[in-house]
Amino acid sequence: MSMMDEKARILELRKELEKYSIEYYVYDNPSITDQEYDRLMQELMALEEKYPEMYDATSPSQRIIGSVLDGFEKVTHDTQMLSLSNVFNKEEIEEFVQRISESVSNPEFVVECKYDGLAMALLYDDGNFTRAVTRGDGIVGEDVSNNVKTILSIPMHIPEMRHVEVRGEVYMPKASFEQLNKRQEEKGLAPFANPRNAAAGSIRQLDSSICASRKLDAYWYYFQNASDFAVQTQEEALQAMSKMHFRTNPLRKVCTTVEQIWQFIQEIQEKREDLPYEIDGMVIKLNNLADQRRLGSTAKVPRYATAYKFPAQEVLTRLKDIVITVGRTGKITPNAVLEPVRVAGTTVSAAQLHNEDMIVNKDLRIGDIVVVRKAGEIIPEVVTSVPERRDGTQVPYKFPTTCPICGSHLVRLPDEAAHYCINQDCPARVVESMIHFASRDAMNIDTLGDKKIEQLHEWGYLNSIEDIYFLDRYYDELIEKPGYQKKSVDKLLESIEKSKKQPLGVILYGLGIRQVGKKAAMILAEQFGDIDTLMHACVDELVLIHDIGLITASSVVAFFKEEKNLHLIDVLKQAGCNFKQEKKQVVESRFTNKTCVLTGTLEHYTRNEAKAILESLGANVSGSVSKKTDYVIYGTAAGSKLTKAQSLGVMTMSEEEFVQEVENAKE
Ligand SMILES: NC(=O)c1ccc[n+]([C@@H]2O[C@H](COP(=O)([O-])OP(=O)(O)OC[C@H]3O[C@@H](n4cnc5c(N)ncnc54)[C@H](O)[C@@H]3O)[C@@H](O)[C@H]2O)c1
Ligand SMILES: [Zn+2]
Repeated sequence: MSMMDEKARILELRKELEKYSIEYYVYDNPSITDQEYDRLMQELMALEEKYPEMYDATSPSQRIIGSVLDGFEKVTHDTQMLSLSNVFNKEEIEEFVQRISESVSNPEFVVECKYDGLAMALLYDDGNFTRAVTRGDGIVGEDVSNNVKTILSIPMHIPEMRHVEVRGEVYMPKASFEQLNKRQEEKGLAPFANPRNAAAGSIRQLDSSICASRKLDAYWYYFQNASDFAVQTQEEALQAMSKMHFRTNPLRKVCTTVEQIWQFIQEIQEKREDLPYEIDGMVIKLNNLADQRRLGSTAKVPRYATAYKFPAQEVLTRLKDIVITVGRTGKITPNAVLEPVRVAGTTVSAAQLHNEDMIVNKDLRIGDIVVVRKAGEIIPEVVTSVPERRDGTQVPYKFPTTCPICGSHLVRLPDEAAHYCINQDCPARVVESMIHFASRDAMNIDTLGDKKIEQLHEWGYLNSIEDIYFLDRYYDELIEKPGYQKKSVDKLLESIEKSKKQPLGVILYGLGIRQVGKKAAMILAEQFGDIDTLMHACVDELVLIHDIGLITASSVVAFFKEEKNLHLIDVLKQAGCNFKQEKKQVVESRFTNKTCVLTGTLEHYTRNEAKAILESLGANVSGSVSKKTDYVIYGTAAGSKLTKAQSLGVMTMSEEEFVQEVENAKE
């Protein structure tokens, strides 16, 4: 953004935030979430800091926006009722503590819950309740005494004759909120968006019997005229208020270090769901009241306290676009491009959408406001669209019918949700397969990263895996290329050369045979020892191997049937790739090179374990009994296989005997 654009943005943000504030405070009917509001406010504050000449005392960042409605008497507060600055992570808490430490030595803090309700001041004289006043715009509030009196935990008489003003939060307990919305529903009325708005709406009822029916409650956290009493800290103030019968929350802690503060925040955050009231964060306050007064406040917020806002688990943001990527197998993945947003502590700007069905089921349209959350706290996920937030410009997404890279028609197999580009020469697939081949888990050619492969492909040097091993032919050209020099090309070729030594299991994985992951590749390599033997194995032979299933076996066989793959292996061999691996050492035993059949129900091992053990002892495990069978090992309820073995004169062995043999072989 240019300077002019940024300045224009400041004006735009001020207007927007003002509008949202009125919806929120005056009408208790927000049209955006608090997170969205906070995000816009952060943006405004950052821009205002950059352009101090744009200062405006009426900016939403500088003033408390509240409401003073007709129908209630207006009351000017003795001292202004402030808002709080916000922090969103541990680093910002550290900065806050650091700033305080610059003017206060060894500061102590009280960490309290931040209730999601509305701020209220209570006034008492001669031991009697006199009035309750909302925060309003911080300077002038509304006298809502009649409604506040319906909150039963608020004392009408206190054991203190002097003038007392306490401040705190009126909120709607979760249980009251649920009851209220149930009643709304029964009456066919719209439900309240959240307890905060419901509480604020209740306090503003002109008929106090309505407020009474809403069952509000309150916590008191600020002793306004504490200096009239011998109270020196926030913690003492809370205790003094409690003695005067004001409801204070015992869920608080005096802390001296950032670590302690952070740990307490984590502790409460874990309990948050189970608390009977909503909290949207924690408030960190300097404990010493004299120090508080010394630090003072800005027009809007105190300098001695700040509010840590919990990271949202689910947030709203805009779906800017859907882009398609093509994987190594040709699989098409749609990806959401999101307006960057903070979710559970990190900024998210993209999420996988997996396939067409997902887009259709969630009714995602480009331009939509969508709900984003982090699945398992890690992977960002688009939960759903918010159709109410559409403005008519969003149209249903049309899944492409052709590959965005090579243009060939996409195929969707009957039982699969994914689309595939089945063009084996699709540049996207070729590049992805080279990236996989060179990756750390495969051939580990560390100087040949994703970006480099893409670039070398663009320049025409890499069009297939085999090209990697012939890059040296272009040495003279490469050292002249931008970003390359003699030294880096030497290094690149060196690590390519080194990769040739990788054992069979690694290169097998690198070749990207479908269904063959790292583990399966290693098992196959250990079993066969070299690629030629593996290449000639049939499905029946492969499924005998422990941990190799029918799907993997079929995929391996299919891979080695393709002319193109055989050619690739041939060229790689000529280039000097290893393709060998030491076979897994088998323990010599009476089963070595013998064919064994397992039958019946085993008790000591599972069938798979027994099979693996036999294999490790050098046996071939077969599924059927014939004259060639050497041993039939039987458990309980063995049937036809055992009878057949007996009739063929094949050696049989009970499970117990087998266990004994295994023990012997181990020694
Ligand atoms: N969704 C919207 O359209 C919209 C619009 C305007 C404001 N908002 C929300 O309201 C916030 C601004 O409201 P705000 O000015 O009341 O500030 P705030 O809610 O961020 O923090 C200040 C308030 O916290 C309350 N609080 C709760 N527990 C407290 C405790 N233990 N100690 C001290 N204070 C405590 C007090 O009422 C205090 O006034 C925004 O950050 C946003 O989340 C949303
Ligand atoms: Zn393609």
